[in-house]
Formats: sequence, C-alpha cells, structure tokens
Amino acid sequence: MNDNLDPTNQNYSSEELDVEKALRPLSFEDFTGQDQVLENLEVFVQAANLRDEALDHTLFHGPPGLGKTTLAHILANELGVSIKVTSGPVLDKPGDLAGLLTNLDERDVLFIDEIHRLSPIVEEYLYSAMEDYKIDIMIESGPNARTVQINLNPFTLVGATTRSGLLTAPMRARFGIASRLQYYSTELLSTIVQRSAQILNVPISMEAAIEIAGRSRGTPRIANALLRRVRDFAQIKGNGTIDIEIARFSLKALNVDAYGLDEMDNRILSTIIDKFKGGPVGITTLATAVSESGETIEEVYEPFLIQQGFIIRTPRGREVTELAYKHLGRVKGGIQGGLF
Ligand SMILES: Nc1ncnc2c1ncn2[C@@H]1O[C@H](COP(=O)(O)OP(=O)(O)OP(=O)(O)O)[C@@H](O)[C@H]1O
Ligand SMILES: [Mg+2]
Repeated sequence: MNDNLDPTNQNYSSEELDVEKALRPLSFEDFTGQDQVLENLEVFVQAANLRDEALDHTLFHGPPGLGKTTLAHILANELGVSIKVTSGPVLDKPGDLAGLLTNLDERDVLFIDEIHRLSPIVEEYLYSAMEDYKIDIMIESGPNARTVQINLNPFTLVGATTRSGLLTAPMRARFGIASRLQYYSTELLSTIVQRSAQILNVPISMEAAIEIAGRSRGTPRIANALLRRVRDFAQIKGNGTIDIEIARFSLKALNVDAYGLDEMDNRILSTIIDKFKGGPVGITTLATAVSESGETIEEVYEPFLIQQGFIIRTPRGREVTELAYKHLGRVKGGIQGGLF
C-alpha cells in the first residue's frame, strides 16, 4: 500500500510536505467539520483576544490525520501570535524546553506534537511552566551551581496526541481545554476534496469527489492523498478532469478498499473472524494476535471500525458484525472452504 494511505504514517517526501502545507486550512473559516470543537474554540479565542490574555492550554486528541496539527496553527493565526513547534520525542532534556519557553513572546503558542511521548523529567519541568509561567534554570556548574527561578511570558501550550490514554493524569489536568476530534462524514470529506482540488487546480465532478471521500477512512489526510493519486491518473490516463469513471478506475488500480479500510483494519476483522469465531475477544488477546499494541487498536483503529458498524464492543470483548462478514466475503458460522 502507498505509505500516504496509511493513517499512521508520518513520513513524507518534501514535495508531499509542500502539497500538504498548501492544502492546510489557515483559519476557522477554512476548516471544515468538527463543528462542536470549533464553535467552542472560537468563543475561547475571542474571549482571550478581548481580554488580551493567553488562551488556556489546549489539548487535541484523536486518530491520525483528522486535523490536530492544523488546528494548532489555526489557533495561533486566530490569536494573532507566533507558533513554535516541537514534539515529545525531540525534547529530551529540560534545557531544550527551557530554551523554547524563554523565547516565547506574550500569548505565543508552543505546539508539542506527540505530547504523550515526553520524558518524565521534561514533563515535570513543564508543569510549573504551564501553571505559573515560571521555570527553574540551573546556572553555572560544579560548586557554584544554583538554580534561579525565571518568569515566562504568559503563553498557550497546545498539545496533540493520538494516544490520550498514555497521557499522565497530572499532564491531562493542566489543560483547560481538551477536544477530541472525530472522523469526518463522507459529505464533509467531499467538501474537503473539492476545496483541495480547487487549490491543486484540477477540475473534479461532485460524484467523483463523493467517491473519493467515501473511501478515505473518515480522514482528510487520506482524502487528500487519494485525490493526488487520482489526479495523476486523470492527467496520464484521462483528459485531466476527475470524473466518476477516472475516479473509480484509479481507486481500483490503487487497490483502495470499498469502505476505505486499510490493511490493519482488515487484519483486525479477519483475525476476529478466523481465530476467534467472530468474537467476543478481549483487547489484549486480539492485540497479540494482530501484533499491534492494545492502546493503538483502541485509539487508532477500533473507533473507525465501530463507527462504521464493523465491530461492536460488548462487556466480554469485541465482536464483529454481519457487515464485517459481508465485507470480507465470509459466511457466519460457515465451514467455508472446509472439508465437509
Ligand atoms: N477540517 C479539515 N479541513 C480541510 N483539510 C483538513 C482538515 N483537517 C485536516 N485537513 C488536512 O489533512 C491533513 C492532515 O491534517 P493534520 O496534519 O492536521 O492531522 P493530525 O491530526 O495532526 O495528524 P497526526 O496525528 O498524524 O499528526 C492536513 O494537511 C490538512 O490539509
Ligand atoms: Mg499532526
């Protein structure tokens, strides 16, 4: 499978990064969907602007590719401030963090991606910065070493994570605003596809936009990635316009699942059917069987499978539905392909 169609993939070539940047909405107005989240954020930003205060620390969580990084940048734009960007695994010493924090101007945004991956020492160091806008720094070394406390400008920490379950309770408690992003409906995604097509300057029919949207796993990043590949087919195999025929042809050539499920989604479903008779199966057992961590299954894969009606959660574990059997072409309780 193309790496960009993998929702957990974050490795892009520089050309892809440029395109991704060009397609990224820059204001609340440009941003499609997540209505509830946006309505609240607009109020909080307006209030912060009115009082000329820093916005409360804000956490975005939810599956990959739904707009967490995008919203962090939008917040900075709407607050009219600069944004400094870093990520949990990159910040390995308190000193790195101190450097970033002391360089923040009043009301600036510090965006920490993958915030669940901060080291415990850095995380603890962040607590007093978040709470009182103060940090201790070590000056000199050896026998003269001492710490001094310095004041920071009031700032907003924006954290993003796909794995909110791995966030520590004290960290979570320090965010005044926490928003969970949801998967997008096909209708919203088709709006996003049409907007992106316009930016990429490629004509697309409504029907084709809906076709691409429906196969994008509820995820704008995947919708945009599919659009770019379909655009290639339209230019090389067609007349440059994306109509329904070229969209269907391309999606077939790209081996995109009719429901937009990816390899891991399908592996989870077929494992529950083949190894656990359709379930129920506990999350830990399932995780071992598909060689993925239980948290990743719960936070990244399962929400989409549940939302689309392929899996249900019962007190005894996960069960697949009729739809999953149908999708994979299996017969429920059948000894399909068996000897009898
Ligand atoms: N609501 C939206 N409207 C239009 N485009 C969007 C929207 N949300 C996301 N996108 C597009 O999808 C791409 C991925 O979004 P983004 O990088 O913000 O996701 P993310 O949640 O930070 O993902 P990850 O967890 O992998 O970091 C962006 O480049 C942007 O173009
Ligand atoms: Mg991101």
